[in-house]
Amino acid sequence: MREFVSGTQMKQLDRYTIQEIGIPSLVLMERAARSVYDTMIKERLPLKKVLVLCGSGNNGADGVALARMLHLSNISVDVEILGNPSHFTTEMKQQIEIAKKYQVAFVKNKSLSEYTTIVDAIFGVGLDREVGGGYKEKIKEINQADAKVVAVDIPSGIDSATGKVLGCAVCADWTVSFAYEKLGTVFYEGAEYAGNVRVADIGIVKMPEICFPISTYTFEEKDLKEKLFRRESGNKGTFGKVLLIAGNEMTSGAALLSASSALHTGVGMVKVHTRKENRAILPVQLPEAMYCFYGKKEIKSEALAESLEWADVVGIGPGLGTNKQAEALLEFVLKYSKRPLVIDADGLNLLKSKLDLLEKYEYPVIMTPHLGEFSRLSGLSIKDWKQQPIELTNELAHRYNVTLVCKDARTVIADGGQNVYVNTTGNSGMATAGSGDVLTGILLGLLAQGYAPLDAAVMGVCVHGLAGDEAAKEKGKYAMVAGDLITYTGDVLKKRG
Ligand SMILES: NC(=O)C1=CN([C@@H]2O[C@H](COP(=O)(O)OP(=O)(O)OC[C@H]3O[C@@H](n4cnc5c(N)ncnc54)[C@H](O)[C@@H]3O)[C@@H](O)[C@H]2O)[C@@H](O)CC1
Ligand SMILES: [K+]
Repeated sequence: MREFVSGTQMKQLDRYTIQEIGIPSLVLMERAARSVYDTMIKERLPLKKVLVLCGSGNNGADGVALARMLHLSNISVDVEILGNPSHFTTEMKQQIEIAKKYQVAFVKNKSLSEYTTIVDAIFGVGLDREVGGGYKEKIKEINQADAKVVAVDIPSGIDSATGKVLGCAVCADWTVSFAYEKLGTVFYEGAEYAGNVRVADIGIVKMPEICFPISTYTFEEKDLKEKLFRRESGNKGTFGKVLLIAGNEMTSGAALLSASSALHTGVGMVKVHTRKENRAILPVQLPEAMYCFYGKKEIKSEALAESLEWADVVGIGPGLGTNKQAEALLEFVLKYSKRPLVIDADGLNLLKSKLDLLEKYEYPVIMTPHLGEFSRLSGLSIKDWKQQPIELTNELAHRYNVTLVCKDARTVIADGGQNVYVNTTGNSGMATAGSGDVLTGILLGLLAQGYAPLDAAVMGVCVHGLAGDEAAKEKGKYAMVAGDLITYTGDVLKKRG
């Protein structure tokens, strides 16, 4: 698992390392600059003529130290300082003094066309407002230059907690981040601006639990290998029974995708409770599932109660619709189910009037809202979420005592506890109809096989994204459809299981 921090958290760790542990700031800076230098050499960046652009803070000071190292290695390098000298940090003044003694060249406003590599050391985690004026002009120039661009710690202009572009930002080929990758290059747009990200250990202490109320991780492929477990002696009973309440008269596809995806995740049995209109199609398309059909004016409560008793986990929502009948189904489940529950799509849209029942529900719940659904559930705007994705996801999860899978290009998963997860698998090809239905099926499949709700959620979202990545490799991001995610879910589990 990789851990991420915001700029504020990083500053706390810097401060702790310097003040409490006693490693001098300049020592950390020397290591930071060295790690950028090493990356430039290792990645064979074109070092015929390098320009290091520095701001007035310690990101700029890293830049000056780096320029000195390049200069001492006989690489032709110029330094341009953009910041106001009256704002220089102590370290920046020291670095300039040292560099001058080594005859490092300081330049002003030279054309960028003569440089083969440009180093962006303008702003690091100290960026705290929109970029404007001369900085903005210079960043635009960098982005238009032909040179390769290396960002020090984070591309200048990217908000280190949210990935938002503050006015404008440097578009880098490489970003060398110190100690931890910053959330700003995990979330979009920052993820696109950062290019390849390398994290360098510069000796900052790794004890965020001391400093932070929330720690943020990503669950990755190698974690999946460790977590996945399938007992050879198992049978279809032990691999779990899923009851899926999904699909209205015109939306059998959503039920099909979820049910099929649960089966492809290794679950023992799936029963679908759906509308009569789907009788002709669903059993033909998915004979492996069992079915219970209800008519227009009923929910078949007796059969439903039996199925709720039979199942190990229950899913409700995909393609369910939001009419009175769908509402009655959700109400019935919330009142009478005694199993872990996954609520998705229309289930979430109906939830607003059933929050009292949700609060009384005594079993684990996973909810999978996209940002629109999150907004309706929380009363907050999508813009609010984008400003504080980690905190707001965790707060809502805490408020309803559920595991929340908040779906976006970077899905955030939280259960109101100390650890929040940001998913880093997947791609834009997954923004296609039915992709969420597949995720619901995967989550149900994992839950039914006995994984704890938060584990099932982080594993499921990771698997879903990896399946998307395999689909993109084979079919391309334009052509891939939700059904492909099911096929590749099998491949992902086969390779990592
Ligand atoms: N000893 C340390 O504290 C270490 C710091 N390191 C580096 O230091 C960086 C953080 O340094 P700082 O905290 O000095 O911050 P930065 O160097 O990121 O930037 C802060 C400076 O930029 C100004 N500024 C912020 N937003 C602006 C805007 N939109 N327009 C114009 N000016 C703006 C601030 O007023 C301040 O002068 C890290 O990203 C990392 O690169 C590393 O060397 C590791 C050790
Ligand atoms: K930078």
